[in-house]
Amino acid sequence: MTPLLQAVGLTRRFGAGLLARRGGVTAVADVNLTLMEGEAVGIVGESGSGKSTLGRLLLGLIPPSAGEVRYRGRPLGAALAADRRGVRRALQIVQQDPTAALDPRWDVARLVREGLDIHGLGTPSERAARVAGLLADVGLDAGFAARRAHELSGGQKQRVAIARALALAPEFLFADEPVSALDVSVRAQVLGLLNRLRAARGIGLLMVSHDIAAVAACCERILVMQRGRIVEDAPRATLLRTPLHPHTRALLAAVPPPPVALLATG
Ligand SMILES: Nc1ncnc2c1ncn2[C@@H]1O[C@H](COP(=O)(O)OP(=O)(O)OP(=O)(O)O)[C@@H](O)[C@H]1O
Repeated sequence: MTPLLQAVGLTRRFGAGLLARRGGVTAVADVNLTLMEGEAVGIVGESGSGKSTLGRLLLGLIPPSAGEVRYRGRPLGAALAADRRGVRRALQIVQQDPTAALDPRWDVARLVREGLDIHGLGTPSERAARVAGLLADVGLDAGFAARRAHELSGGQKQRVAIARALALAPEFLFADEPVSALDVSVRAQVLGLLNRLRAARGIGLLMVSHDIAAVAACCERILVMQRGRIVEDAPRATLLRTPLHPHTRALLAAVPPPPVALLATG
């Protein structure tokens, strides 16, 4: 395995100008991190600890204030400048709220196909076949292709969002709280689906959640963030059995079942 993404002294501050004089906010503070090809890594931490900002930095959606992101060993900025489309295809995002992420006026086929259209991949009939295959992969039957996003349940919308992200055969998915906007009854199904599909395709995953159980179900390695820093980075079993940092212990203490029981879901 080779490193896919690396953070080197990665720092992001918000609130330059006026706010800066009052300190501003350092959302991500001097983070060093290596994500290997095909690795599934979870980030947990309380609200405002910098999880989403770290993911957005790794995808190049926002620039760092200091430090850098490397994609396959090369500065991400340089990789984007050389091949913006290729890198954008490789690094995809699944957002928390599928309703906001999907245009309600479009039908499902167009939503899933959009990336293929933008990137000019395949003939129209090849794109249609690819969309049909992706819908089957995410457990939606062919009849869904003609439905509009606003006619779908939250879980169905997130399945469409996953199909959309997979359409471009990415190398890496940043899933930002992918199930927290969904009904509790469908969360496990959508997480299982995301995990199965990404593992079968060898896609790297960085999944943010405030719910350690969700992260433990999908990720073999877990990072704990507090105030912009990674305070613990360990294999799932180690982190759940023998958490070292007090903040990790506090997060685990807030989980209803005994933390080690979470291993059974992984
Ligand atoms: N665009 C922005 N402008 C100003 N401050 C921001 C912006 N984005 C994030 N922040 C601040 O950066 C800090 C980290 O936010 P971030 O959303 O990364 O945390 P998080 O751990 O993902 O939180 P949550 O679980 O609530 O989404 C917070 O203090 C937040 O208010």
